[in-house]
Amino acid sequence: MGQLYLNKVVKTYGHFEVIKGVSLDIPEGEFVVFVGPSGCGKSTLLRMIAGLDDTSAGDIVIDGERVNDLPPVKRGIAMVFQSYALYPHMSVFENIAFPLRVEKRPEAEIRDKVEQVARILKLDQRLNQKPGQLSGGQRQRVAIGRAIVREPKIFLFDEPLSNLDAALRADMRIELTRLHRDLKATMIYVTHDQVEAMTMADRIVVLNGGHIAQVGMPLELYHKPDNLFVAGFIGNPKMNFLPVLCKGVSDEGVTVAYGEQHITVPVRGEVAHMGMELTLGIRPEHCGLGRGDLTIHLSPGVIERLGVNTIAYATLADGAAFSALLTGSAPVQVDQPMSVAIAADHCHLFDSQGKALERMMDWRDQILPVAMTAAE
Ligand SMILES: Nc1ncnc2c1ncn2[C@@H]1O[C@H](COP(=O)(O)OP(=O)(O)OP(=O)(O)O)[C@@H](O)[C@H]1O
Repeated sequence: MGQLYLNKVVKTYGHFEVIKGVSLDIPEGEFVVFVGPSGCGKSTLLRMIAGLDDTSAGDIVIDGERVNDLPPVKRGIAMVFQSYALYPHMSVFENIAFPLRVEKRPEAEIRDKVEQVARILKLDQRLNQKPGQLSGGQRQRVAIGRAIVREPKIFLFDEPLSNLDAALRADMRIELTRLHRDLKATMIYVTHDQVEAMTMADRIVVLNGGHIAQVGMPLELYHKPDNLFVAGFIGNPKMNFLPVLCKGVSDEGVTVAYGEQHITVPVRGEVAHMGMELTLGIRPEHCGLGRGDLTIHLSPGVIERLGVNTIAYATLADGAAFSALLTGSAPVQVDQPMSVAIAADHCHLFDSQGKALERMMDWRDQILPVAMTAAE
């Protein structure tokens, strides 16, 4: 069990509404990640599910039971924090055993469970050590062990990897994904790190200002963002946005003008009309040095060379920021004019409200390589 349903959940602090009516259905066994910029309400929403913060309006339902008025210990959840929250004077064994001791479980059962969890988390050689003798990653594994041992219906993680260095974070991401696969438990994970969101989630919930901006599978959000906010938030470097003017709508898509150039983007144009101001979205990784349907001239002010690719950052003539991510060690130089080309298939269009015009191609088909003239 471990099904969670949020129905129009609201949180207010005085007159300040932090969570503005969030509804969400999380089936049993799903790994859901809440992402969003600082202050969007991710931690607040998680703490409301845990029962650490009360809920101002709406319903929190776990396995069919409304739990708004239940204290945290009665909700069948376990939470893992960024700070580990371990007892420094207790051994690893006793830290993991702690919830079972509180429940006064028999000694033999406690020993069995702690040893089983320690094996899963590769802590079996460390059971007699104190947290101070462990690395950050090992301490976080102890905190996760203490959550697992309770066999909760739902695991809640609040930025659990933020205190770890980049290499350890990458290892722990893989471990957590494996743990989820083994336990088949419902997990809700808060992070501001979109790499964690993209790599671990079955579904991502993007929050913006206390609202859900979009819910979807990681590649669904990448290929089919519903709005400018999600388009700009998912993807690194972030999507480029250029102001364009609608020149016509046809079966092939919506034709827009960027300066003297025209490009027909394969999106449905029901809401578009001649003369309408739109925003063209271009991912940096969809820029190439060859020929394409649209050419952007730029003079990069900064170039990052990462070996596997090269990122050029520029300010365009109209003042807009633009970045291009080129494969390999591209022959581009700071302050040297260059041109990048983009295929229409890869472009996105947004209306003046920031809503995406629906792309004609199913996002699942875009996971396969698309014939791309710009990269030829
Ligand atoms: N106890 C409180 N009293 C008043 N306002 C609060 C309180 N707790 C949080 N807030 C406000 O609620 C909003 C959401 O906070 P929350 O911590 O949920 O954001 P977050 O998305 O988790 O951000 P971060 O990534 O920085 O942790 C913020 O504007 C914050 O200032």
